[in-house]
Amino acid sequence: MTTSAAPSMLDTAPLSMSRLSLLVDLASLLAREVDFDALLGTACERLAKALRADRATIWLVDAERGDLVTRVALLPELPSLRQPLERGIAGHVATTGQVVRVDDASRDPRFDPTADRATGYTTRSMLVAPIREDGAAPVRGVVQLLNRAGAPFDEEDQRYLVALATQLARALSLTTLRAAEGGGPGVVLQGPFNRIVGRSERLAAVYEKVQLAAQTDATVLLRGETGTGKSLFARAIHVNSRRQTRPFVTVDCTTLPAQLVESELFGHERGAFTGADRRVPGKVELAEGGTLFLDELGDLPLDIQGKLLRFLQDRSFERVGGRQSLRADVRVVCATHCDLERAVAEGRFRKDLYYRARVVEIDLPALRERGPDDVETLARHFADVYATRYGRPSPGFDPDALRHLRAHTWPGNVRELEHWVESAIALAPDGRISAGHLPTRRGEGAPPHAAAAPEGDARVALPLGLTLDEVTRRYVEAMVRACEGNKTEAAKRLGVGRNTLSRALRAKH
Ligand SMILES: Nc1ncnc2c1ncn2[C@@H]1O[C@H](COP(=O)(O)OP(=O)(O)OP(=O)(O)O)[C@@H](O)[C@H]1O
Repeated sequence: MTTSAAPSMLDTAPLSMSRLSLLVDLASLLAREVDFDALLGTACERLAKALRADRATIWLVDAERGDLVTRVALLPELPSLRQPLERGIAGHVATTGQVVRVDDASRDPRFDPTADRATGYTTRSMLVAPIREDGAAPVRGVVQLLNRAGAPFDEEDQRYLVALATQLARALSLTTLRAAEGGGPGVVLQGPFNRIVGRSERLAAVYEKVQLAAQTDATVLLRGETGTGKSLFARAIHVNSRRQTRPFVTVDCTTLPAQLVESELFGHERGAFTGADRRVPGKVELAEGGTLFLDELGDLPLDIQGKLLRFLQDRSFERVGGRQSLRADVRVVCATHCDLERAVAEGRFRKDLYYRARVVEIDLPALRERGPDDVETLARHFADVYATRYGRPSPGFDPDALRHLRAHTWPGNVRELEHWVESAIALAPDGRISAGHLPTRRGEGAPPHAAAAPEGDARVALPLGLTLDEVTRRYVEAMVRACEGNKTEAAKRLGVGRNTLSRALRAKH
């Protein structure tokens, strides 16, 4: 939370001077690329002073969790606050994008007294503005002023705050971009991209496309090997778009049996098939106003491809067993790991759907193409994440561990790296990761923690003469058995996603 108390003495300088100096200050702070928290802190402090408010607070939208969170805790009473997006006047401003000016909060039904109760503070007048670059841009957060000295906030205060909130929104976008490029101070709490790590050139090109695509409703096709972050970027597109406060709904085309895909996507009417005892809405309906993420598009059965094409063309569809043509306002993002051109050439994928899906095409680089520096940055990032999660001290890597990480070729990409680091953190109580905590390369013996692995000493006997698909299938089956049928665990131990695992299990005999 960035909350600031105004100076106790009434500001004697003309209001317009301090207002002007605040804008100038903000501009120069931005130019100097200061720490984002410092920027918000200063903005709050000066804002409170310029508008004679007793308090100023900045809330940011955490689109992934669907709530509002305060940025830096300067308020002495509370460390930080998080609240549902729809609660209170701040929530109202965040969801509607409208400025709210209130003379007496206790008489406004939208006012939520929870924070006042917790702090013993009494809110009277309020002025709350959305942080957004313009009327069409997504709301990034809200800036809230409380208890103006002398009289409630007026029209001029409101105009001024709106102008300032626009500047803050620009600062937020800029800082986000810098953080995404790895050049910034690692900022933007829950903001777009703050969970995406990597500063290689290959990734910078991806960030740029994601940013641009997010500003439109164009259908996006994300391509990349397993574990390269397709789901992560799909979500990044959603949380950076104007649809960010609406649902993000995923349909996994691989894990669904073919006969269920259609009803999963478009829903079904009562009596559509045996067991359909009630009408069930499909994922397109559930995603209304938001984004539908179609994972592993290449696995969509051919007979459903035509229906998806129609939906992409005019957003219309029918429920299974229904005759009524329905519509949904949904943005579609697709992902695939497979070679769609080949699938088209082999008649497994409709050419027209292929062109419809790839209006914007984003290729995610394999981790080995991103270079060892990105590997190291990601490793440090995951080490911090898992050290916090497992209550380990501040983590670090020995030089031999780093060498090992930097030299590996990462067939399972970022997911594989994440699992390696998670496991190393679990095995290193002092947070110090050495090469001994990492899996050894194939042929160099078992990883140090293999003894604790569920499969113990299990072996798979594979006769020569099998196809590679068959070898993979048998190996994966053995791992699933060793994990007592737990496919998520098996996928994790194999360093692949569940999708890849399901595909391997379905490989032809
Ligand atoms: N650049 C990144 N920064 C931080 N984490 C990342 C990055 N890329 C991927 N990850 C993490 O790696 C894991 C795998 O990513 P994700 O599930 O998005 O991959 P995917 O390409 O969709 O995989 P699959 O095709 O197997 O479904 C996730 O935990 C994700 O958060």
